[in-house]
Amino acid sequence: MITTTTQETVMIPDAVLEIAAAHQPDWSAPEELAAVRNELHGRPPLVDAHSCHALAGELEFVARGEAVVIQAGDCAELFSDSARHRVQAKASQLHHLCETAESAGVPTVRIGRFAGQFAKPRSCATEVLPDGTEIPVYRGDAVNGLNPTAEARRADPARLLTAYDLTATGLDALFMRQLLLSEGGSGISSMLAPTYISHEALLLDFEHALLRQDKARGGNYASSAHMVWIGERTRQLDHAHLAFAERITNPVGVKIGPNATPEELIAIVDRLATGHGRGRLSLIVRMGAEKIADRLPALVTALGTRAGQVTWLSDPMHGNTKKTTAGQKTRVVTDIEAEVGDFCRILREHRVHPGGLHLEVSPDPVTECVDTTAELTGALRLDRYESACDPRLNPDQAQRVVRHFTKLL
Ligand SMILES: O=C[C@H](O)[C@H](O)COP(=O)(O)O
Ligand SMILES: C=C(OP(=O)(O)O)C(=O)O
Ligand SMILES: [Mn+2]
Repeated sequence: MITTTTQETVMIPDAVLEIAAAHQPDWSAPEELAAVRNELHGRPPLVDAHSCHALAGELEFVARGEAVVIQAGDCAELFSDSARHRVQAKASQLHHLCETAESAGVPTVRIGRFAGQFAKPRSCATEVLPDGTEIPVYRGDAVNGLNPTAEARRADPARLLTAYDLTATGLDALFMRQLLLSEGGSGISSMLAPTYISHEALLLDFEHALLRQDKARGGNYASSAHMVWIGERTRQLDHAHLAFAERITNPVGVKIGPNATPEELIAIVDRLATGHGRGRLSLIVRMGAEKIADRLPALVTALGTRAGQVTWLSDPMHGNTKKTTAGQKTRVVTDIEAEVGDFCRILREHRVHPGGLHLEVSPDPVTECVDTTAELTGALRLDRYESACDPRLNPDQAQRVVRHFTKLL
């Protein structure tokens, strides 16, 4: 048990860290990790509980069918891409995506997948270099470095402190952006809508060290972001990530892949949504264009009236990853649109509101995703490929997906 150092901090229930947790780094420096956890534990909260509840309040409108969420940003943020001006560029892109939806008359809730999206679950623990050397895989800048060397790939607990510092920088950047826009007196209320931040709550050492007391509601909240989500690879019912989500008062998301069972989904909704407001839980469906029509209807039916207690978001990225013949990961915009289309249709058929999009996007004109399947043939090389993990939509492609979604509402 870690001792408390300020009035704001809480005792960390070590028992939760002792439940099985998937995709945790092998920090291999326990004393260093303990010191970092202590240091984080004594730092101020990154976000306050009040703004987390404000987001939950906005998400209630979404659950009621009166607004939509646009949650968008990097797959894996790099520390080197997290300076103030870069966070502002990411926020501006999100703003433009929301404007597109709002110009169609749909109020939006804007949630960045940035200012803290620094950790990744991976398919394989190691990667083999062209010379045959096997090194640990990149797990996000909060864990190790992207550079393909054994030294860079060592899981370094000190990176958790940098993740904290850069999240604080990102929040300052968002605050400054808001201030400048309000002083500019644009008079356009949508310009002044708050930008909330979110990330996958993957690294339990980090998230636990940043638990803080929620004085308004009692219990604890995650002070690392306004909203956190639990990934498809860490949402096992008997594992630590869901137990963590259960004990925080923030809005939370859970990714729902094609193999989720009705029993799992019912348990997730019962554990995370029951007893909370309707804005508490977002189910982020990421089944892939080929599987969604086959898998989603049974899940919505099984939930019955519980389906209306939650917010439903479509992540049309993670079920649609393909590889080019040259071995680059990519996604096809028409697949993404097809999944969004089926998502909206299926939910509507069940009288449930399609509550929004969860997208991986870049504010730069990258060429990581392609527009059509036809482009995948031959020796295609995606030349502007800057993502540290998954392929992101460039600004034009992202706009196209949002327009497609809003037309279906
Ligand atoms: O972003 C999601 C996952 O971390 C990512 O898709 C895993 O990628 P990988 O299959 O290359 O490990
Ligand atoms: C890891 C991710 O996705 P999923 O959990 O849906 O695979 C992600 O959102 O980057
Ligand atoms: Mn991703």
